[in-house]
Amino acid sequence: MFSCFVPKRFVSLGNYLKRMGKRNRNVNKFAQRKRDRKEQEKNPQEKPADNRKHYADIVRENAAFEEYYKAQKIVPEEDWETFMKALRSNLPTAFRVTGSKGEAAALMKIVKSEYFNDILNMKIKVEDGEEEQEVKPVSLPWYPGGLAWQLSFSRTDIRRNEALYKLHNFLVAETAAGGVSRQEAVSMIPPVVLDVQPHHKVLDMCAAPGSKTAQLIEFLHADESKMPTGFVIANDVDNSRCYMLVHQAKRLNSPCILITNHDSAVMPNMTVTDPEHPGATRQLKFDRVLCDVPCSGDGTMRKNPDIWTKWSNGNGNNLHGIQYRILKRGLELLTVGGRLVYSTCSLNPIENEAVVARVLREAEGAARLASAQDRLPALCSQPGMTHWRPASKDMVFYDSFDQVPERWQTVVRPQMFPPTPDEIKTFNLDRCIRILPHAQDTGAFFVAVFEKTALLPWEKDANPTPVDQPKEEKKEPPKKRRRMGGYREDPFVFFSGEKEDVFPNIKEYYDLKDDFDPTCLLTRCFVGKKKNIYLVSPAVKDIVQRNEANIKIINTGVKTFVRCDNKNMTCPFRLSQEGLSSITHFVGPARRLRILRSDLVLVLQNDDPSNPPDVARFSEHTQALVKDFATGSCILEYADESSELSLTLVGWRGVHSLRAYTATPDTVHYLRLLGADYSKYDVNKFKKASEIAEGEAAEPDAMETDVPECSTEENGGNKQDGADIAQNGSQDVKTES
Ligand SMILES: C[S@@+](CC[C@H](N)C(=O)[O-])C[C@H]1O[C@@H](n2cnc3c(N)ncnc32)[C@H](O)[C@@H]1O
Repeated sequence: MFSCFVPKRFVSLGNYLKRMGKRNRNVNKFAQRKRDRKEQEKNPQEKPADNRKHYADIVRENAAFEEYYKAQKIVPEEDWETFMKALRSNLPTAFRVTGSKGEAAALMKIVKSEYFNDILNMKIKVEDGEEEQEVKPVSLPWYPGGLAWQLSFSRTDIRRNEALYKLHNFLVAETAAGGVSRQEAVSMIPPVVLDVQPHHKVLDMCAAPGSKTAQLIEFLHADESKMPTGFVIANDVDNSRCYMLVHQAKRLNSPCILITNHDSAVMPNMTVTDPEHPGATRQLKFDRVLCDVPCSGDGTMRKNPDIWTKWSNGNGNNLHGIQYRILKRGLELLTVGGRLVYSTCSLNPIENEAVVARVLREAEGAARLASAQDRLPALCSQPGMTHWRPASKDMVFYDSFDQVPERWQTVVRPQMFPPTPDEIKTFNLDRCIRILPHAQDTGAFFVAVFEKTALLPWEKDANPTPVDQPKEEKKEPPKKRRRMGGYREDPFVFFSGEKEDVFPNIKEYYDLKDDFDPTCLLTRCFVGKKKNIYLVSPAVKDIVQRNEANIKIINTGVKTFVRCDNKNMTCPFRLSQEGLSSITHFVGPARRLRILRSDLVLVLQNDDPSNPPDVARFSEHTQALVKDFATGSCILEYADESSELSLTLVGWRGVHSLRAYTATPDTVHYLRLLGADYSKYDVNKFKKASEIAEGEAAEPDAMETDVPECSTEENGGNKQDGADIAQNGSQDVKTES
């Protein structure tokens, strides 16, 4: 029974069910299409109405779903209607504020004062309701640092309400700049309970699209003063979804992430250098493993209403096997003393407790459940179940395997049945948690936390104490990469050391400290001019070099230097904003400029690449700094004495000018943090649309404009490098050289 607060809207929506059914049945498709066309004309930037119409048309009912979960007693009987009402309503929007501590604190302050204050007493009409509702931002009490928030509106509500256009612009721009991550509230739970520390070796077995990977990386980088010694391997079986992880990794700028493409149920072993015996290797075991497994997803019905039309209990039965194999492999790869989180966005005990119980049974005490609730103060959840009833697709329920007819015995498996009374005592399934949608107005979710206390019964010690192991010479990376099942990625070619052709010049120009290890730099080609130079942490380098032949590595490394053959710069490489936070600690004073707030605002507000601000327009302080400062790429620094906010940007000292090398979303992000005017980027698309309708000429929407590519010789001529160059960065040197 819930002791938690149940949002009023679920209890008071008396005729909701009837209304939904009626509305959906009676919808006049021609009239609807006409309405959508009109709407589209009014809001040309909105996606075509097809999706919305499609979702609105879905009748959020499924009799089999109700029958199945009533039989499982997933919700106390008296809460059933409230549970169903919540499931039928759209999912509220949730987001986290991310980034460095100082930036996150500053952004949080701005969110509260500029956005939440505005909407606190606002009431708007939501898509699936008739009455107006309050917006009410709520801080998720269990999320560390108070950085996660939930609003009572769905994404669509926010996108379609003019009153919320500033908030919508904020979410879009800050998501692109990495200041905010939009993520379903319950999906934020697994990384929190996994308890990742900067020294941990972490494996995310089913990682795409990567919202939890992003959190893992954030926790890994909790100590901003140094590069973490740990790392995250983010894996997914789906090759195309791996590129979503590449995109996610790019936003996070971490040199400690490696993206791989394997079936995690048979994830290959990897070797690493043995830190205690540097000549030797050992099998890589992880301190933390996340198994956010593929599932039927019925916990996401509020966000993905089409699940209502497709749901069948057969899906859960079919997924149980792969979920079990992934969890089992995860436990094998976990070090003794390590922690593993198993999670699904499904309500079904066959995909949840039955998988957990099956593995506990086989582990014979070598793995145990820890409380998933302990680290989640004020999160309202149900304890894991100890009893459930497997069912075949024809909705016949069974209490024991001997009741299952032969034709269903390959689908309803003996291991899917609930634990025996003796097992119930030792398994502690009540330490798992199930989050139900009506408890805190979220999606539904399941989480189990495992601790490995000994080797698994079938596991041999992968790393026995070495007895005079022969010294192994470090292997050269293979010249040509082996192809695995159609897998083809550019090679990872590491710098050989201080003498690597381009390095002495880079080291001298950027005044790099001696403790910078050039062998952590790499390119993605064997021959030809080096274009982009990437940086990885020493631990990631070791994994790539030792396992490249056996592991499908999709991506690693953060872009740190970019070729820029400019006659005003004595080094052919400029800095890249992506790699700046990793390299900045090593760059000496010769390429750093600590400028004043007003000067930083001046460079950021300049959106004419052919006319960067002349040095004469800067403060005397900055003019004195740049007087004898060599032209070319540099770091612009700013620190606010009164807060923890410090900003580090890639800049360019031109012959007569100074400018920043930032993409538009980053520019908006920094201007916002500096409290400066960014109104030209904060377009009210509703107003603009009506101006267009009235025939007025409208400027392009700065917020949505693609970042221009860097194509001039002066800027390095790297087409593929457009992402970190924008209005502030493009053609400065052209006008000056
Ligand atoms: C629930 S989603 C993961 C969501 C992700 N953890 C996040 O937070 O963004 C499940 C993922 O598992 C992947 N997957 C399915 N079967 C897999 C397998 N055998 N091995 C690895 N990944 C698998 C799917 O491609 C899908 O991306």
